[in-house]
Amino acid sequence: MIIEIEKLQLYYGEFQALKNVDLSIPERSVTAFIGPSGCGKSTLLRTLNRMNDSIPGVRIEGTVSIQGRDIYASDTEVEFLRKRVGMVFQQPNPFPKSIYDNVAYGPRLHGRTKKAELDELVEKSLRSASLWEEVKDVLKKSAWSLSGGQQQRLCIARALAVEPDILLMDESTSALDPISTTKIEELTRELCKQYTIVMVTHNMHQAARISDRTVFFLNGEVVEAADTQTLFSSPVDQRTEDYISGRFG
Ligand SMILES: Nc1ncnc2c1ncn2[C@@H]1O[C@H](COP(=O)(O)OP(=O)(O)OP(=O)(O)O)[C@@H](O)[C@H]1O
Repeated sequence: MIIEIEKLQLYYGEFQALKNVDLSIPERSVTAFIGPSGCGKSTLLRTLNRMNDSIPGVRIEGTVSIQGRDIYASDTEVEFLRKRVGMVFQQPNPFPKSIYDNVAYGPRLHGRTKKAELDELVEKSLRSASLWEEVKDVLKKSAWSLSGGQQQRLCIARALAVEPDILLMDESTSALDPISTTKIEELTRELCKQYTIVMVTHNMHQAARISDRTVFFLNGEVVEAADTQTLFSSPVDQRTEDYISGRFG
């Protein structure tokens, strides 16, 4: 298991957003977090690269280990963690820079400056994000000249350029049209051959289509975690059954 979460509690001030979460996430697979709005999906996703750290009043108990290391231990460097664990958000958020400079941004930050090396990395990352063919002749153009779906694939390329092991996707298709969504879903299936992908989706059908494992949350708790086919065809918990059959949420 590449990610091991044990007895995780997360509080925003007085409010407990995650309750006693125990969860293991296997390597090179797609894990989807589903559940009604406000159940803690994004909060849990954000604990995996310590994105909650900067929110005032957040308190965390329990452990989150990635590749066997407790990421909340005092000797864990957040910069190192973020290199291992990339993230793609709901809204595509390319920097106001060229397509090339967006992808080269992370590697440059980590000290890679040789042009030939960067060229190679930019091409490789754009190819991995299924964007190379569309942009190879316009690399110097502003990232903002791309369509929303292309911008999101650019953000995936930017995340891949620092060569992470894990990619977190927080409702990364919910702002996109159906064709762009399908492209990113196909890309996700391709990427999980090499990366561990953890995604939040409010769309159960998307979880059923592309994830290997699904985790159902309710009120900050993990109700059920299972392989996707099992969870959708024969859930163990009545609350999972009610949710996937559309009785609430
Ligand atoms: N920065 C914050 N400060 C205080 N409370 C927060 C903060 N972020 C989230 N919460 C609360 O924590 C709970 C879980 O929120 P979270 O965003 O993780 O849910 P979610 O399942 O991802 O919801 P959605 O599907 O609507 O995005 C909610 O009750 C939310 O209001």
